[in-house]
Amino acid sequence: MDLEHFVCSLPKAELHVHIEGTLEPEMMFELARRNGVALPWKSVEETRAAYAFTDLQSFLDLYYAGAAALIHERDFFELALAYFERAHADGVVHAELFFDPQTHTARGVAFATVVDGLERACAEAQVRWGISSRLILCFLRHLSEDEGFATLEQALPQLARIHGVGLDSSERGHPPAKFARLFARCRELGLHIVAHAGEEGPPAYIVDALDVLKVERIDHGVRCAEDPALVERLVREQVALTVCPLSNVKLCVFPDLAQHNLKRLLEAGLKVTINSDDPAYFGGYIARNFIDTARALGLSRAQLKRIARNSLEASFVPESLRTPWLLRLDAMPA
Ligand SMILES: Nc1ncnc2[nH]cnc12
Ligand SMILES: [Zn+2]
Repeated sequence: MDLEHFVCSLPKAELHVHIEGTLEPEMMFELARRNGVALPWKSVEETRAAYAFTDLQSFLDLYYAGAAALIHERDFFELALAYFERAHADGVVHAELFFDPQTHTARGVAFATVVDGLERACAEAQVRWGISSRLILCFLRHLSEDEGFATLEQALPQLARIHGVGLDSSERGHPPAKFARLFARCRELGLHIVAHAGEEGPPAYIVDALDVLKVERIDHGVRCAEDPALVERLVREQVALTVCPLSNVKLCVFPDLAQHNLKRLLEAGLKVTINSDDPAYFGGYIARNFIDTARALGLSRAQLKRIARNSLEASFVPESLRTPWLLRLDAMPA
């Protein structure tokens, strides 16, 4: 079996994908036309040409501009359904989707409109492709904690449809501790907790995410390697890292895939997973991340199976749902 077929056959969970980051330029232009929204680019080609990032912020500026095309429930539905179709082709059996409500409510889109569209796509994906999914509300860390509380207030009537909360956007200068009270409240509400940490920010932000926010997984986390005591702790506690290799190269966290530390982290015993982050902007969905990383770092098939297993084990689904996927995975050749 060739590598591409092997990777797509691995049952896997995607645990780090921003649904707004799956907005392909073609759909962006179609939605902008339909909704009468002006975009900063003249064409699909010009948009793709603008995707030359120097760091996280240079990407976020474009990502928030593109998200302005999303207005109606149907837009969020079509966006997520297109993602699920691609994810299914890549062997994803379960996806935990991040969404950024503050990006939309700031433009006058109702919180419920976003969740209605995403949830309808989740239900449709279960029927069409048997994919299970969960929604994770991400707070934008460049905004204040009070703005986060206002968003949580809007989320309260929808809470049965939201499985967890995360923290994303500009990392440097916005440490997890800035959101200590907000995440304490989310924990009281019974929500699962994750946070981006150690993507561009220092290892101390990963420690804070664990100790202050009490996260169950770390999104990215690759800069943990700079702190041996932290690496030891992450191994001991088996905290999953949702690593996004193509994203890390596009945002200049690593100069190229061959220099990515994923294999070293995996071989040190960390619970590493592979994910796509913002695939429409970074040049590939989850299978492309697996394949390109495997080739660049020389990952064995047993290691790729381990990574897929980690993703299923680190997902927020009950054991009973996970078992059939794990059995299918075990039956794959190594
Ligand atoms: N890679 C990333 N880091 C932080 N915030 C994001 N929002 C979307 N993608 C992100
Ligand atoms: Zn991310």
